[in-house]
Amino acid sequence: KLGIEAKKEVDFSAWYTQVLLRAEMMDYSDISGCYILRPWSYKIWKEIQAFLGQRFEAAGVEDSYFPLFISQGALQKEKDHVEGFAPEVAWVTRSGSSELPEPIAVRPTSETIMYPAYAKWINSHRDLPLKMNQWCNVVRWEFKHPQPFLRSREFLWQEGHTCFLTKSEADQDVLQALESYRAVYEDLLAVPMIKGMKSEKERFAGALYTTTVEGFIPSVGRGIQGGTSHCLGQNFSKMFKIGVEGKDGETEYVWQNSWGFTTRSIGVMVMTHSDNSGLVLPPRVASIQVVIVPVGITAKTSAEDEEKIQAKCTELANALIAAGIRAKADLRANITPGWKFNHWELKGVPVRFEVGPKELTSNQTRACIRYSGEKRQVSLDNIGQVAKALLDEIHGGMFAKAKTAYDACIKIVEKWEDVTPALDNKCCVLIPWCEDSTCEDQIKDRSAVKATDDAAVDSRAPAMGAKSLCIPFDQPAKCTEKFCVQCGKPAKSYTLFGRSY
Ligand SMILES: O=C1CCCN[C@@H]1CCCn1cnc2ccccc2c1=O
Repeated sequence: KLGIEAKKEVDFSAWYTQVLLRAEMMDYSDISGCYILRPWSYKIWKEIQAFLGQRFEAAGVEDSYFPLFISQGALQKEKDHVEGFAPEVAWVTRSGSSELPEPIAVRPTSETIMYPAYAKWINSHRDLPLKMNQWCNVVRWEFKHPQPFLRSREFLWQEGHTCFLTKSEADQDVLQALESYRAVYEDLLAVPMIKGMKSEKERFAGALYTTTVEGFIPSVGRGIQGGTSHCLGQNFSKMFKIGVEGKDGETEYVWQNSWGFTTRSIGVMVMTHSDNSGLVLPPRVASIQVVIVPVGITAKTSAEDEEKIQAKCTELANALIAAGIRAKADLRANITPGWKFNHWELKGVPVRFEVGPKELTSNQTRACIRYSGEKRQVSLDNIGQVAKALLDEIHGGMFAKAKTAYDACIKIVEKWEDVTPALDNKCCVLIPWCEDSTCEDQIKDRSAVKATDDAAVDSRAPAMGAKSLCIPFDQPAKCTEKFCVQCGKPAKSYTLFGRSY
């Protein structure tokens, strides 16, 4: 397992898979689009689960587990939202050599499994609010080019499904879930996100409205959806008869939300922070936060000094572990410090401490910071607190670096002729927009013109058209006197458009 040969700025997709494979984040299985999550990435998912799980608990959301399988009848119940997705549904048709009486679907999402049970459990307003979540896998047999974490046929996620008596409670819950998703990205993964509303065309068909956190990958100039939180209105509760007795005997259908966050987030983190030396892990999700490497041991070093250096490394590791830091001393023999440096840089460990003969007396260590390459002399006094502060500083620095890059890619555009040049320059555009679906279709078509010298897009193929990414909650300015950049009708909002995953 060498370093990374592909260059992020030259062959992004080759670079991406090399980083994942050589940092031991994932491996292939014999099913196309299905990947093995190795411990180095599964640890990240566990940190995300702990972070979100703590917030769900605080919000009174209860974890549960529903079956993997859906009957044909149950799935067809909500046919109008499923029909667009039907080609992605995987079906079990036999067990052993005998055909099943009727095919059974593997869950692509769990509304049609959960909501018949909700209808049974919810009868009076005292049964509300009902807030449940499940951590599970789902299967969607996509035909688009699969990519580890970003688009796989099976992925892990959490799906929250909540029920309320009133719309205003549901509206608050939608935003509470969305804020948790923003927090995972920004406070755990150091990845900047923009919160907003999805357009009519991009919204989930079964929803009243869809809110989203949208990321952006400057290296390829494409947006990526980071997580969604839908207000379902009473669409599903009317379909599944989930209601409570009104005061004069009529049924009051509940107001529902559903919100989901997936292992795609790990792919977004890798694309955002990693570089040509390999993975770069945000400190808060790194399996190993500090690695300690003995250095300066040569043929001239006495056996006694070598032992002292190794003992110092172990002592340092233990002091860090005692302070709650995930630290490891790499004392493997017959491996040079240089090889260890490359290995832990490839694995993305945020901090390396070097301990050599000098450190035996200097009471210092040389800290090497992975994301920036900075080297810094650090006193060993109170090293636990010092290291914690350093890890927080690294998180802040990684976030700031990614935020600056994202902001630099957002171009406020008021004239159509500036749209495609911005897209071809690997940017997204924030444009005064009428919010009409027909206009969105035209923007997609008109912006799918030949890429100029955009290395990220195959020059033979036409460039991907721009989709609406979101209508940001934080608007750059008032839009009332503005006109839609594409069709000239009065603009309703500044909307983010871009090529996307
Ligand atoms: O996003 C979320 C968040 C988590 C709960 N589900 C909602 C909506 C899922 C939309 N969806 C997405 N792919 C599908 C694929 C096959 C069948 C149905 C569907 C489907 O309903």
